[in-house]
Amino acid sequence: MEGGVDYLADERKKAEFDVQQMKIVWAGSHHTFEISDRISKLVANDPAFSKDERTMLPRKELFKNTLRKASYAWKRINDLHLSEEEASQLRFYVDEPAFTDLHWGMFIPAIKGQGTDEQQKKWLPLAYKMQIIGCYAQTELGHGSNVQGLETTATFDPQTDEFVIHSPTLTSSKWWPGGLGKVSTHGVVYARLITDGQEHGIHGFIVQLRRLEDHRPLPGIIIGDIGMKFGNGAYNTMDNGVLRFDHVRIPRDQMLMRVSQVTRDGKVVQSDVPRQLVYGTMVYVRQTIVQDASCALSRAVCIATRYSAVRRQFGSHNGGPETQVIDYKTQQSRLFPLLASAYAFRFVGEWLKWLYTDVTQRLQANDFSTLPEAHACTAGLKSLTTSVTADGIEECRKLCGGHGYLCTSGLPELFAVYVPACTYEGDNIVLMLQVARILMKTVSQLGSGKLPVGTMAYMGRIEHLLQYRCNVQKAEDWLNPAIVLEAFEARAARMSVSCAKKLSKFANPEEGFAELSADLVEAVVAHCQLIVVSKFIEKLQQDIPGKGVKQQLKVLCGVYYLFLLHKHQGDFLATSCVTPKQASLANDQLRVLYSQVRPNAIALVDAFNYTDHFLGSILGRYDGNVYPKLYEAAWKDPLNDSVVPDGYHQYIRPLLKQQRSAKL
Ligand SMILES: CCCCCCCCCCCCC/C=C/C(=O)SCCNC(=O)CCNC(=O)[C@H](O)C(C)(C)COP(=O)(O)OP(=O)(O)OC[C@H]1O[C@@H](n2cnc3c(N)ncnc32)[C@H](O)[C@@H]1OP(=O)(O)O
Ligand SMILES: Cc1cc2nc3c(=O)[nH]c(=O)nc-3n(C[C@H](O)[C@H](O)[C@H](O)COP(=O)(O)OP(=O)(O)OC[C@H]3O[C@@H](n4cnc5c(N)ncnc54)[C@H](O)[C@@H]3O)c2cc1C
Repeated sequence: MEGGVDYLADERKKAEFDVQQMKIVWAGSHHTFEISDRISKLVANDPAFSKDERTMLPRKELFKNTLRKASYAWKRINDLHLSEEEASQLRFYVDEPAFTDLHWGMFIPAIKGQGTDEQQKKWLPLAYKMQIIGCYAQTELGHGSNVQGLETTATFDPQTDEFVIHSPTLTSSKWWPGGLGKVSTHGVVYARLITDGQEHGIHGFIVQLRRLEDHRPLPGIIIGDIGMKFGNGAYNTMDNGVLRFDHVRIPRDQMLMRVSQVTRDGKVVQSDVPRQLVYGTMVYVRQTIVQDASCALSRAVCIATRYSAVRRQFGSHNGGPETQVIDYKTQQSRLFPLLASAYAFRFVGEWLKWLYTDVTQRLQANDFSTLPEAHACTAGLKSLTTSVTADGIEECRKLCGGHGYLCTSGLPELFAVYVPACTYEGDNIVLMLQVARILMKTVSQLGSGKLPVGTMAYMGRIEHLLQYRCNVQKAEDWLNPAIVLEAFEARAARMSVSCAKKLSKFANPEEGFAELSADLVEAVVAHCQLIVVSKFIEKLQQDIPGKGVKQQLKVLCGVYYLFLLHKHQGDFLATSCVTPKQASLANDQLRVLYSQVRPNAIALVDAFNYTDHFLGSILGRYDGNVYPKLYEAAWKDPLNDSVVPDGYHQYIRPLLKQQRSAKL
């Protein structure tokens, strides 16, 4: 806390668990807690990282300010000899989208994942020292989702041992890559490989874009920013770019050659790694996006929860204080499921990170068997968590009433920064349809003796799940994790089987898939919700120290799954997984759980350990001192620099004068 009165002190006293221990559970370990706590304070206490005026700056100033911060952050990282983990935490807590996100988050991983050992040895040291700055240039004006539809060409010229990179049409212009517009010196550019007049699909190429001496584009390259994006401040700190190539030549060894190689005489040789590894960087980033979802949602929930405890409306008795809005059951039924979702996404994100690490280790040992599982889980969970988070941030804004609409609440900018997560790294619907294909394939193979594995393993018990009857008889039965898991498994399995049955009636499976795609997406949602619920339940099976910590997590887990059950009652009833009576009992139990969350709500958001700097919200201040700070902030708006606004003499005065003379 920053000193002074703590207006939320009484709320904090109500907590029934050890908040410090919960902070460690949230962080993942003592080690990560220590790093994130130390680095977040380091950033918060450094005025060079202030965010106060970000939403008021014009684009050019905003962007220059981002460059300043990124360069200062890099200096701090080096001066303090920060480890890779600490450096990444520092960039996270600076909390300003910048070219560095793409450099560290996509350019380097693309070279690591798709480059040969030799290529990695050449390029990675330069990138690690930021002697070159890179972006990930895949999407084009005409195609984003359909990667196979990209038009940029990379034609091998055997005479010179080079590739010629070319943008044959307007729609082949690269469009969107972050960091490309004004900063990157290099890009991993995705293009159609052509050798000897033959096409060989999409591959990545390292292309230098700007001269290292004066930052001007290299010959044959047209490059710039694509323009303002949604919201004030927000993602406008990023230079998303446009790029065109006019027969730009690069040496042959700048094609990323882990998946396929082009020989000196122009032959394309496939390695024994699957072609899908060309998409590997996206799998990696989708996994990090699931973790980011819990950060963004927890941040919004922290703001809305603290403010809901400060804000009072109605209900005063005999001149006493009015009711805290957090005590309204409707407020709780909107807020607490989001709080529970933030925790749920944290744990599923932790698990997904483990899965990704495991897959990466297997890939290094040439075991590609778990790649489809990694693709399905990252695609599905990225879609589910980003959709819920984007909607959740907006719900938190509404939960804060009028003040939530002010930029000083932090929520409008958070929403604007966050909402493209539903689109980038794969449009959520497009990715869900990828998972749908895998689900349908799994169902179609059930009779073949091939047992489904990983998160699809429950399908292996299909006979049982199709006959399953839920045996909940009283509300508390819904606290039994085994009962809950079976109900979610049965719902997901039945929805998939129902789609598969309908699909089998189409003579042309592709036509059937297109026709049923909306139903398929619903089946995928059910499958992904099952994964999140099961990973939350698994987390509770671990040894979790600290007074009352596990109990609080049990309550939140219950809120998470019972809220889903309530919201998707239609699915559960239509698939006969629960009866109307059981659905009603679930809702009764949910209300009981809300009342158990209530005294712990403030402590549960304190456990995120966010500094006021990171939250960037007057409504979410740790000390709850909202009104004086809102009042103070209003006067800092540039519009209040003068009492009489610019434009008065030109526009207001003549108007008022005209009305006066009309009256006379
Ligand atoms: C305050 C908080 C702030 C938070 C801030 C967070 C910051 C985080 C940083 C984020 C920065 C954002 C930057 C954004 C970057 C980008 O957006 S980069 C561009 C991303 N583009 C996409 O994601 C494109 C999406 N499209 C695709 O991935 C593919 O085109 C497709 C939809 C998957 C289709 O591909 P296609 O080749 O046509 O294949 P199919 O025929 O459908 O499939 C063939 C087989 O391949 C399997 N498969 C597909 N993808 C993968 C994969 N990635 N990995 C493994 N396997 C894959 C697929 O299942 C098929 O398998 P089989 O059926 O067995 O053959
Ligand atoms: C902020 C931001 C940052 C980005 N950064 C990068 C970057 O660094 N590098 C990069 O290469 N790209 C980047 N992108 C591009 C991003 O990856 C693409 O925009 C994204 O993959 C979606 O593709 P699209 O724009 O082609 O959408 P479209 O596919 O055109 O989507 C339009 C609509 O069509 C629907 N649709 C499309 N295909 C299907 C289908 N088969 N079935 C049903 N519905 C369908 C979608 O659901 C959507 O509703 C960024 C985008 C944004 C917004």
